[in-house]
Amino acid sequence: MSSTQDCDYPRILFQYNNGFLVSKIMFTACELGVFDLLLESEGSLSSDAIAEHLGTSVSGMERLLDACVGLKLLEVEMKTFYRNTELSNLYLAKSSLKSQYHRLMYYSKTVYFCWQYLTDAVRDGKNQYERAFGMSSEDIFGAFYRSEKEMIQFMYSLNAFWSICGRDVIAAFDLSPFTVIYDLGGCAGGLAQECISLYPKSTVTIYDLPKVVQVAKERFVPPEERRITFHEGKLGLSCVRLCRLVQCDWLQKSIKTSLLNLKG
Ligand SMILES: C[S@@+](CC[C@H](N)C(=O)[O-])C[C@H]1O[C@@H](n2cnc3c(N)ncnc32)[C@H](O)[C@@H]1O
Repeated sequence: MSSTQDCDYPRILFQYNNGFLVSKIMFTACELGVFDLLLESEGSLSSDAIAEHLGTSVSGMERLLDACVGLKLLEVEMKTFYRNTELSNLYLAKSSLKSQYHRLMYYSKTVYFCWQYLTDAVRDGKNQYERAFGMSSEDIFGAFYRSEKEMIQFMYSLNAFWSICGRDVIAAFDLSPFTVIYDLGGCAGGLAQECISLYPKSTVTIYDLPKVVQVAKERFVPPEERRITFHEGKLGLSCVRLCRLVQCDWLQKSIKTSLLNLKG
């Protein structure tokens, strides 16, 4: 139940109301390269210098930087010189090993865009890829992979996530008795990498769509890493359902029905 204090001053409603502004400020600073520039400069820079380097207006950049200071993504000295916080150096600059840059860009370009259609999604009871991207709502990965650039971004974004959480997920189960592991829908191999790191005697075969496998080999898994191999193909719909590759987007009822159909 809400307290009288909440009703007199609805702080929580103001926070929810402005929540998307916070996300968009962070996405914009990432997209313009603010955190990368400040990491490279190894110190602080004035807003004028940042605007000049990044080719933006001075007034727009100054406002963006001050908003980032308010969000504790940057620090400011003498109201003029800006520098990254430890958090930004570690997670928002592109070159950091734990960088979440690609994940944030995926959220900014795809997820943020789709959520504009949440009202329609609730009305229709289905995803809105058709409205958002002109792609069939049945073909979720067609929407994610609508261009090679978007596909690569999606792959980087998954790996960014696993660079933080992968170890805990893999360690949550004792996989030591299994030395030959098959990762269905293994994508860029973020989990496979964590798996061979925790279980050095294991080998992992990543199964995924041919174009995903091709990019994973070219960009994500070094050829000298012999413990990770690939198998390209396209699973039929019933297999995809069984493997829960895409069921995160499905209704619970459809999942149960598809499993029962497969069982029967
Ligand atoms: C939600 S992503 C998960 C990726 C990976 N397991 C991870 O967590 O990093 C689902 C993966 O399934 C793959 N996929 C989707 N449909 C497929 C199909 N019909 N056959 C094979 N792979 C498919 C996608 O390319 C994508 O890599």
